Amino acid sequence: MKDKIVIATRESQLALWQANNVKAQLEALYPDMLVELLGMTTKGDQILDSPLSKIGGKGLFVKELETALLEGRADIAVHSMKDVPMAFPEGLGLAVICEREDPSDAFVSNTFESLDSLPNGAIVGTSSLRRSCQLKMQRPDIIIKDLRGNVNTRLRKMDDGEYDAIILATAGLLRLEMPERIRQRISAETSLPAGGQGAMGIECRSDDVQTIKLLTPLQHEETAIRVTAERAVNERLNGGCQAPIACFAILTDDTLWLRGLVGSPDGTTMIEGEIRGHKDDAKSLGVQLADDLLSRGANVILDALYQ
Ligand SMILES: NCc1[nH]cc(CCC(=O)O)c1CC(=O)O
Repeated sequence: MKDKIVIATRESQLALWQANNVKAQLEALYPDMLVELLGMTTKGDQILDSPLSKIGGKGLFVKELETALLEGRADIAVHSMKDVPMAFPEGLGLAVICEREDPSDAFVSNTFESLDSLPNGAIVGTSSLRRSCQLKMQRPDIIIKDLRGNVNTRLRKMDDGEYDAIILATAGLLRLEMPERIRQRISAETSLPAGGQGAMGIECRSDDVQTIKLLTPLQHEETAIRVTAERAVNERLNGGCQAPIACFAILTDDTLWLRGLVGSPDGTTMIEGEIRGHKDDAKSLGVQLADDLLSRGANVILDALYQ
């Protein structure tokens, strides 16, 4: 058995929390194994000039974390499933999906209790098209103002008075131990979450059977089924958390209930759909729902965005 696992991680507070959470789970499972973090301040994508990454003679764009995995400087990387693209670089893959935290969006404000109590023309911060199109659908009077940066940066900008309220993922605020920031957990009916929101996934080298085996107990079957269906929607729609796409699955016994929507960024059009089926068909349910949305007009909205 391996005697050490190195976790490559970005150095934002949320990324570090997630890496440390996986570290603690592995240490509890394998008391004799060393688990280390390898922190890196990612400066975006880079071209990896290694034989491993050569596809058709071209260098492959990979994240710095993935370069560390491919070069063997690290064994695993922990991700928010919401941010994980469908395709992985050659040689890497998703090993497990861990138990989901609350997937909802959170209403955060220093002044107001809830979305409903926002006054006319209130300024709400989010850079997510998914969040803004759903908010605008309910409250066309609200002014959406772009808000970027990690969770702490976004909170600081609100505290500085630039926004009446902001929308963040509940899971992130809970992980950063700031539950008091959550004024309202917004229902899925009001703001359908992004595919994978609230779940963590672990990436490693596809041929690293030892590590994959060690990670297996961290897999949470219910979460994995739900997130598989959600990701199939995103894959079919060719979008992720950057697009005005929401998809959210709930599993009851063996039945998966998958809801999805595509909204126009201006909040005037929303194509919504849902599907129910057996959990073993998670992926095909996601594809079917996406096709249904596309056939009813999502294609027009997305084509305008992707062009
Ligand atoms: N896109 C940023 C991001 N990626 C994952 C989370 C939160 C945690 C999660 O969804 O697992 C966040 C912050 C946010 O949306 O407020």
